[in-house]
Amino acid sequence: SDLGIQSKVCGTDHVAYLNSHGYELFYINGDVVDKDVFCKALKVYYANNCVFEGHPGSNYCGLNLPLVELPANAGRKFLRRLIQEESTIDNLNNHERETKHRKSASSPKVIAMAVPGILVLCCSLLCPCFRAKRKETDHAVLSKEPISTDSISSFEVISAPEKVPASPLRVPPSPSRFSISPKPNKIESVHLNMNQIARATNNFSPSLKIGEGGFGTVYKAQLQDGQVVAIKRAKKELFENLKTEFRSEVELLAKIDHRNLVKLLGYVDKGNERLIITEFVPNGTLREHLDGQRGKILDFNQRLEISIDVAHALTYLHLYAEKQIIHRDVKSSNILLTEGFRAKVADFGFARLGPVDAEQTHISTKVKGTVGYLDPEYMRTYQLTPKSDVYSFGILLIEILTGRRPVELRKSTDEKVTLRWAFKKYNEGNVVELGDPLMEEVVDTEILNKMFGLAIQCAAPIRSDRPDMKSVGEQLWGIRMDYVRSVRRG
Ligand SMILES: Nc1ncnc2c1ncn2[C@@H]1O[C@H](COP(=O)(O)OP(=O)(O)OP(=O)(O)O)[C@@H](O)[C@H]1O
Repeated sequence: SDLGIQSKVCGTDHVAYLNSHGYELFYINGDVVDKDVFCKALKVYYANNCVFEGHPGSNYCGLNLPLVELPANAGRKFLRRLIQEESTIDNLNNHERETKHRKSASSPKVIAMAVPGILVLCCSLLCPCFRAKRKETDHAVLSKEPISTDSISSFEVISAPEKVPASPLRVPPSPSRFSISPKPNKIESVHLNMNQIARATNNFSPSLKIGEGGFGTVYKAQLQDGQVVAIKRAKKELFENLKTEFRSEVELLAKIDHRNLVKLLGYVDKGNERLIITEFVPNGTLREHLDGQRGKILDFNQRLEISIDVAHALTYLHLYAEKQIIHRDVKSSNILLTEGFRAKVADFGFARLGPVDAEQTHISTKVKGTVGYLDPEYMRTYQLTPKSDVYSFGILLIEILTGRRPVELRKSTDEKVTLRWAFKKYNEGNVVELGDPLMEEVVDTEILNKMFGLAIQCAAPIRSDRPDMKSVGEQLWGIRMDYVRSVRRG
């Protein structure tokens, strides 16, 4: 990976440097600063015997700094330091207390101030550590050996075809959207074994490969009854010691049935194989659509509906699933779209399945996809609550509205951290400037204000300031009503 981070506490200051793909970011106490400011500060620290280490390729500020090769797990080490060093924690706590105080004085500015850049930065770098999923650049080794029949495992594949009409302004979802039990008459059980899986995937043919994630490789496959599914094949080393956990986790997930969650249809946990079979969602990821890689750019109504879908999916996981599930990895590349532009949230519940040994997780260039989504409070305290998903949802909502990634390394300092940039503009009353330039329609400023206001509230640095997912869904629903009215008014 060429993603590197250095950080150090000098006196009461916390300084950090990020280098990714040749782009540099400089942070002091959570704020993105210019290189000049950063260098001046480094010189002062240096004079006070606090030496910030450089790494090969960087020549910080003309200082003769000791060079250290950035370890692959630099981000994790950084986190550990961040958490272990009392002074840092105190610093951050003070910052947060101050923020809270300012917030209670009802200045919205606090939120931008209170999302210390360093935390946003951490989010980007540390998410993989917490997701406990392994991100690697090297591909899973596909078995070339024929799959032997003694590894046959019988498991259930349940199919529940989507029967949702795709109308641009669809009818409000009924409360049954949140119903716990799947409708039995829609479910069809199929038993498959490894041989059938091998046939369906053409023995894991590279031509059927549709993606590669931290968990393993994803294949598109057609079962004998014609049903098209996605099959995730875990990287072997990933699950070696986690058989029991895998099984119980998957069984829990298999019970979940919600139109906005990618349905888990079956799994194989046999011998060396860990396979997860889910419904295939045909229309790519939300990120691909925002990037314009999937043809027509999403219009505002579609974006609004996608946001509502995701809010409903998370509400279901948080409130209505048999056991509460915190997704932990809400991001635009985990939102899959149907042909009718309905959103389905993928990869829920699996974060816990990753390696337990913290050292195993390392930062890779793929971390880009997760930049900025991680709840700063979770990162600091290790206390995971559904509000961590709310934070990520806030970041996602800003992404949906602006089209920008949570961190845009190519932008100028002011615009690198999308949340900060959005908050600043929001605060100045310039929401119109925030809208995705690819989206041509003109959206009522009031509607945009409400959307951004909600997103920023979700991404509040302190979790008690964030609404819960159910309330978020309701608010979005209200905004949608306003939007429909504004469209009718013309
Ligand atoms: N159920 C599915 N239907 C259609 N495509 C899918 C499905 N699941 C995954 N994909 C495709 O495979 C790609 C890789 O998926 P995967 O969930 O393994 O990784 P990821 O989301 O990119 O990374 P991460 O490991 O962070 O979750 C996705 O980006 C998507 O394009």
